[in-house]
Amino acid sequence: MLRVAVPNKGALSEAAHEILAESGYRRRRDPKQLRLVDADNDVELFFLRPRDIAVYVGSGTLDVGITGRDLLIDSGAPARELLPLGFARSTFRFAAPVDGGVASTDALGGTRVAAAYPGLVRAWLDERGVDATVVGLDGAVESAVQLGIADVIADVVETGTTLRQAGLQVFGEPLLESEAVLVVPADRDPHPGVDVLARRLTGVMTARRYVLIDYDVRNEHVEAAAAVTPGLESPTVSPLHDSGWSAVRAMVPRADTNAVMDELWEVGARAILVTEIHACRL
Ligand SMILES: Nc1ncnc2c1ncn2[C@@H]1O[C@H](COP(=O)(O)OP(=O)(O)OP(=O)(O)O)[C@@H](O)[C@H]1O
Ligand SMILES: O=P(O)(O)OC[C@H]1O[C@H](OP(=O)(O)OP(=O)(O)O)[C@H](O)[C@@H]1O
Ligand SMILES: [Mg+2]
Repeated sequence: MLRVAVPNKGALSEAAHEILAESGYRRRRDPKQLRLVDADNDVELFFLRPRDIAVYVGSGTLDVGITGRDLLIDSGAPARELLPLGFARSTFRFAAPVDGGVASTDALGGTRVAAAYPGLVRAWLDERGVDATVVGLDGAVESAVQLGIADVIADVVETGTTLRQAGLQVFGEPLLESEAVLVVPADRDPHPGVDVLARRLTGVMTARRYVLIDYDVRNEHVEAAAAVTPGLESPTVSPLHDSGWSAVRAMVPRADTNAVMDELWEVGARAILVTEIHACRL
């Protein structure tokens, strides 16, 4: 049975539960549940703190887990990233007070850097030979400068709202671009069941990225329309009962949906329908 670590709370948790449910795995019934056996899928889910997941997987106690790339690096655990999962995207950045704070990574020497990811920040500083002190905190790091225990912070930034409210601004390049990732032990072959899990998750991510488009078009315009919707291999073209017309079906990137519909209309397509794809294997 594949033993899977899943975030029990925090920013990763809801989206992780959602993608697993869409991948056909059982949902836990209440948020306090710590373990769930899904015998039909031959998996056992363990609901753990996201910060601890790379530690469990790295030790080999659990076979695979969902965590953040930033948390994986911060842990220093012998686990590796197998598959990026496309949610909980954030950057990890330095920031300092808007008025008169540190404004460049060249000026970090001798400063105190507050962070809830001290391992990640220490490694970044050491790689560059920067002699700064890392002040490890649990969260709400944005308050550390105003409260006088640090000169700069290094933290997760998504919209930047929290930084702005604290009177801070980012400086330098991001230390990291993070997102949720599937992790496996670094020092051994993954459990054979990991392949199926990764394939299912990839299927859901693809299904989310594409829609299915159907339309009717006169036979003489099929080539022009097919060029607008080439699909993955090639669009499906079927005859309609009226022999002058064809029906066409293809996958289209979700982000392009309306532009594609506009172009199809221009080349004479009609009855253009867009539907969701719930799952796929490509
Ligand atoms: N606002 C955010 N937007 C996107 N990702 C985020 C955000 N906040 C945290 N993350 C990501 O979530 C993961 C941290 O998970 P964690 O559960 O610790 O989040 P959290 O919501 O900060 O939890 P808590 O603050 O309750 O400890 C990291 O990978 C981090 O990059
Ligand atoms: O750029 P933003 O969209 O504002 O998001 C980033 C903030 O979100 C998270 O905070 P969280 O609410 O988890 O609190 P914490 O700092 O105590 O973890 C993260 O630690 C940042 O503080
Ligand atoms: Mg947080």
